[in-house]
Amino acid sequence: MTTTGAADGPGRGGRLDAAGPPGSAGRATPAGADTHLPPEPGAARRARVAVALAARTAPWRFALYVTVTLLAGGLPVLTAWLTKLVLNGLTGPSVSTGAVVALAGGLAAAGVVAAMVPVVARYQRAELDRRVGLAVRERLFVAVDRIVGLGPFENPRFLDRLRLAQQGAMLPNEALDGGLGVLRAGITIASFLGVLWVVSPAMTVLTLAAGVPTLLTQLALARRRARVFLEIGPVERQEMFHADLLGTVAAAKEIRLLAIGAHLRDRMLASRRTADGARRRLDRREAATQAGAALLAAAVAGAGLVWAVGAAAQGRLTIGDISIFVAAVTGVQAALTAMAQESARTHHALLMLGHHLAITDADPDLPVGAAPAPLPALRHGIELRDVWFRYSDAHPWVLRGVDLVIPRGAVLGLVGLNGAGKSTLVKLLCRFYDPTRGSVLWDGVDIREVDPAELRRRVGAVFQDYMCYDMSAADNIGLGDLTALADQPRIEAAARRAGIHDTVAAMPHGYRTLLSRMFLSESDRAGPDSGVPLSGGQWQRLALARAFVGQRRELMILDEPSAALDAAAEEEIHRSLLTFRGGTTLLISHRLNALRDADAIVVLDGGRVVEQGNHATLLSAGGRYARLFHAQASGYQPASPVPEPATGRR
Ligand SMILES: Nc1ncnc2c1ncn2[C@@H]1O[C@H](COP(=O)(O)OP(=O)(O)OP(=O)(O)O)[C@@H](O)[C@H]1O
Repeated sequence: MTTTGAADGPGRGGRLDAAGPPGSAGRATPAGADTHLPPEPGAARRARVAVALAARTAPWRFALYVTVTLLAGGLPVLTAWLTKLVLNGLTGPSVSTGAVVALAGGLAAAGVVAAMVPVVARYQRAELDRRVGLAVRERLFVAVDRIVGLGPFENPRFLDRLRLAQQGAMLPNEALDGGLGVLRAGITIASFLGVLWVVSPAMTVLTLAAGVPTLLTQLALARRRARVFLEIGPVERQEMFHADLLGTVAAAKEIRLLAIGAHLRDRMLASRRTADGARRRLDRREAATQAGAALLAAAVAGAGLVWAVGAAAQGRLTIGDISIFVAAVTGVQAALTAMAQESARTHHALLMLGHHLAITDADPDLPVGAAPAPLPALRHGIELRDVWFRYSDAHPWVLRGVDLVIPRGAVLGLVGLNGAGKSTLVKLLCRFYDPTRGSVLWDGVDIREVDPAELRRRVGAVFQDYMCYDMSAADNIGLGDLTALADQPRIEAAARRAGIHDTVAAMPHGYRTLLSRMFLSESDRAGPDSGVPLSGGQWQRLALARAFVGQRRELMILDEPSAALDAAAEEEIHRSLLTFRGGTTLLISHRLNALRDADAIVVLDGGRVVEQGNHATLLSAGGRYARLFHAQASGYQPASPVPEPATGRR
């Protein structure tokens, strides 16, 4: 076991503190940087994606939906025209009864079609929603799964977008529906205007002139609505955050103990009030604008009606003309309003769809070559060579020129105070981030050149913040290697090694027991109380079992694997780790006693390797490790001799 680089003196590190590594001035770091988020795609691309998603996901249903919706645009005019013919037939001199009855039959048929169209359209839309919703979710989470590292997940802008994108599974259909609504209204307007032109060109112009301001104000309002929606998004997410806090079991203990429920509720309601206030101001503005537009439209319609009745009294218009005239004026006005509202909907949906596309179109967060280098079976060791790292240009350096080697087959202990950079080093070993400078080498191969998935198949890890899956015990272990999910002997072997087998076997459904009180598994239906929440230490053992179950793990990383374990369990786990079949282990622990049998111990301080050696040499060196060890050991010494119990006392 060797480590290198501890000779980097504080002098060198001190000189570089401010400037960073040599040659790094002005270098951008990938971690958490916004480079992963591309500029939002243009409206045309968003519209194309919306149409393509629906057309590709359910082509026939999409075609039927479009046809039925556009048909609905022509129906009001057809109905009005037939009504005019029937009325003229009844009041005019030269139309036969048979012809009038036939026209009435046509009118009735148009009525049936008009009644059926919304039903069919609604059904098709609902089915399209389901299918497109599924496709959109899949598309989004395939993109999320493609993210190689952790940077985007620690970037608030990315998280904001991800949340918005998740809420918008129906957005392509909303955009499509809005677009079709605009087309449908366009068809209605064009055909009514044609009809109106025949009756009165002057009225046609007037109706249109009165409708256009309505359209324009509605569009302006739509844009404003979309802007307000975006502005209040963060406030609404804060409200959701507080609402979630108030309802989760994890937070329930502290909220009750600290009596902060009312405080959090006030914060939640304050966010709600802020969002409501913005909406109220928007509603007021909309109401005022819409009232003005409605008054203008009513005035035009009223004037038109007066003119039409006068013209009919003079014999220039028939009763049928008046009926179609009235239908056309109100129809055009209604269609213009609908057009404005549908444009607003489309605009809003396309805007929100931009968040989805920003994620699905994003460049890789970490570069992965098209032809990755093969990852050889580990023969010599893993080396960090002059590794410098910071999470972004705005953050301080976390690792400052770390050189260390983890030889194959050795157990390397890593020690350091809080914030020394130990977990960050682990993230680099798993390639969740790339070093800002320097490299991580696997038998001399830079891990940036290999397939990250292959690297991660070879690395087992229990992180400080390991996961507790609300799944069965078997799933909690089997997720460590999907090939083990159905392999009970492997799962049990891993559980035994982590010292959790007896606990799991004694559970109501053994390994099938659901480790959650969040929902019921199939086997829990008969006894809804059988879901078993585990203790902290038991969860930690399960996490260890999950790391142990992988078959091809060549490097095992354990970041504080015994923090929640009792003393006996800790002893047992460490013995198990130290006999890890020919594997290579990086063991991080604040309990220095746990590391005394490691082949070597590296002390990290301020992002630098400041000491290395085995337990005995480090102790005799009397440096930082020795001071830490003695500080811990003194905690176990009695402060003063324990007095002998007095005899003869009751
Ligand atoms: N995602 C992040 N973005 C920015 N800074 C981070 C991030 N994660 C960690 N840090 C910072 O990096 C430094 C090192 O953190 P790290 O978790 O590596 O320390 P550690 O040695 O594992 O500490 P501990 O013993 O408390 O677990 C800390 O100052 C921390 O604030």
